[in-house]
Amino acid sequence: MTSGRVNPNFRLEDQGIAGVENVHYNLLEPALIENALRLGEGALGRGGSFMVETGKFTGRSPKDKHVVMSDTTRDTIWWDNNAAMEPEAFDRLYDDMIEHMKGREYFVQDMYAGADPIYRENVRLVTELAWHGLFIRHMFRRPDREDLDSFVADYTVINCPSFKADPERHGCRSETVIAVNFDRKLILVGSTEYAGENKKSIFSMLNYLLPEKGVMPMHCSANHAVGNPVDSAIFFGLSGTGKTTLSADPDRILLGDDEHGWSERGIFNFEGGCYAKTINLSPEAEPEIYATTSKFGTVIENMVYDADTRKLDFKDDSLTANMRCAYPLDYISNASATAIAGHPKNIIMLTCDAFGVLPPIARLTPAQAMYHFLSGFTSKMAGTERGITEAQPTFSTCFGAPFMPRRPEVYGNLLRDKIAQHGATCWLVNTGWTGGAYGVGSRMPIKATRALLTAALDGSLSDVEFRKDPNFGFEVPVDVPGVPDVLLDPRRTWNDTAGYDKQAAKLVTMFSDNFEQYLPFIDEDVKAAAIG
Ligand SMILES: Nc1ncnc2c1ncn2[C@@H]1O[C@H](COP(=O)(O)OP(=O)(O)O)[C@@H](O)[C@H]1O
Ligand SMILES: C=C(OP(=O)(O)O)C(=O)O
Ligand SMILES: [Mn+2]
Repeated sequence: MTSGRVNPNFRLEDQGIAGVENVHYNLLEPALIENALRLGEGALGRGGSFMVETGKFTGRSPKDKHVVMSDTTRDTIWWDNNAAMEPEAFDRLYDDMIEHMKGREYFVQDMYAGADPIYRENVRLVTELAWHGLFIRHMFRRPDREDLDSFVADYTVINCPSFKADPERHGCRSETVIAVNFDRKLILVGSTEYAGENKKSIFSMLNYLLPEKGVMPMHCSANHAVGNPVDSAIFFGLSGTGKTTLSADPDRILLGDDEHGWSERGIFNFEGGCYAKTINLSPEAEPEIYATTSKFGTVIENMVYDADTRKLDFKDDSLTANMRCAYPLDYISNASATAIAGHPKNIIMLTCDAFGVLPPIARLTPAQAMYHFLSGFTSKMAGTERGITEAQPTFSTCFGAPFMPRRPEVYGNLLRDKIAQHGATCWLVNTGWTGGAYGVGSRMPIKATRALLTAALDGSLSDVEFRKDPNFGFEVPVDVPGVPDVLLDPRRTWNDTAGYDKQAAKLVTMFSDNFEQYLPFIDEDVKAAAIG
């Protein structure tokens, strides 16, 4: 039996996926929720939100992600960072997954990935869970209903949590698998219910395809000035550094919270919704995001709630620290309808420094920006990846290594050229620790980070006095209205200044050791910006 709205010429059968018992095409939110309730996938929450638990997997499984190695990808994929899978193993995985799907029920959503019609890809997501369908409708961009009648997918994702991979037969690492095949234009996901794999697998696909079209794909959030889409800003950052939180700024228009492209036309969101962390989410610090947790259809993942009142407990991280909510962009009152804006005037690189060494904001020269982009220093935050239980310092190149199929310099060179061409001002912002390292100091107050960003984005920060940081050579403001002076100088925030100097020296060494791998590929000015 089929239900919903489908292009009659592009059913699953037309893609060679036959024998699935019940297929629901492009159901809208109410029907997806009805189905999810019927299948016992979760519970209704306040305001008609939908609350689910994802079981064992509450974050990404980057080690289980594979790319198929073929003549197309052999010389273009960065294999040190992407686990290879043989084409034959992928074919077996596909055949076994299709066999597994026979006689079952699946939900299909046909969506666009990319707000710019020139660069978007048509993606079909086939999911076993009705609530994954709901998530996908929030996260990607929805074609008009009548356009579904002619929709043909460029790429197809099949997400089947009940399918367990066999490492021997399928050439993967465990029962859990995320396998990307650029020749067959297929992505297969098995044995994880974490919804984020759906969106990040499409992101990885775009990160491979777009550089060939001259578009820089970026792990960043974005917003622009009210009434002035030409004055846009992007915020690079690995998971947990503040992309979602800081881009939702009451005084600016939100483009998106996670994935954007930068073409010759400007920037555009890949997605149509946001996926925010809800741990300690407060109506005071993040009113707009908080409000989405009681709106119709918002997907609430892995949160503890009162069975009677359905009140969410934002403090209870007993299921995971990576608890989340997913909602469409228009649930944020000042979101852009087009999700397109001009070339970024400001580029912010968010880092969550668990050592408490980096200042809350620093201005970077273009060469320093390249240096920090390739380095991607930050911390992996608790719960965001399997096995990460506390903040763990890491160098994640391009502020998103797990999603980068190509070599870092491919993205680095695109960014360098675009900065040179459009003259963006670059900033490094530490949203991590202040007053000591993780375990001693505290997380940077959001209020201070927001005040600094406001000053950077409205241009007023350009007028203040700057000092040169002795460890990293970038410029740090000395006095910013609304921010305690002491916070601007991390050395002064530590009780033990000798301890600070020692930790700073250690971090400088970590940076230069890590950067050695890039020295053969980079320009002289970036080499000069490199420390050591
Ligand atoms: N100074 C700060 N800046 C940004 N986020 C902060 C700060 N201090 C604490 N946080 C918290 O850190 C988390 C940032 O997560 P999020 O914005 O979802 O990151 P990302 O989107 O980059 O994965 C949120 O839970 C936020 O409340
Ligand atoms: C969805 C994710 O993105 P982020 O944490 O950057 O919001 C993720 O890393 O799983
Ligand atoms: Mn985010």
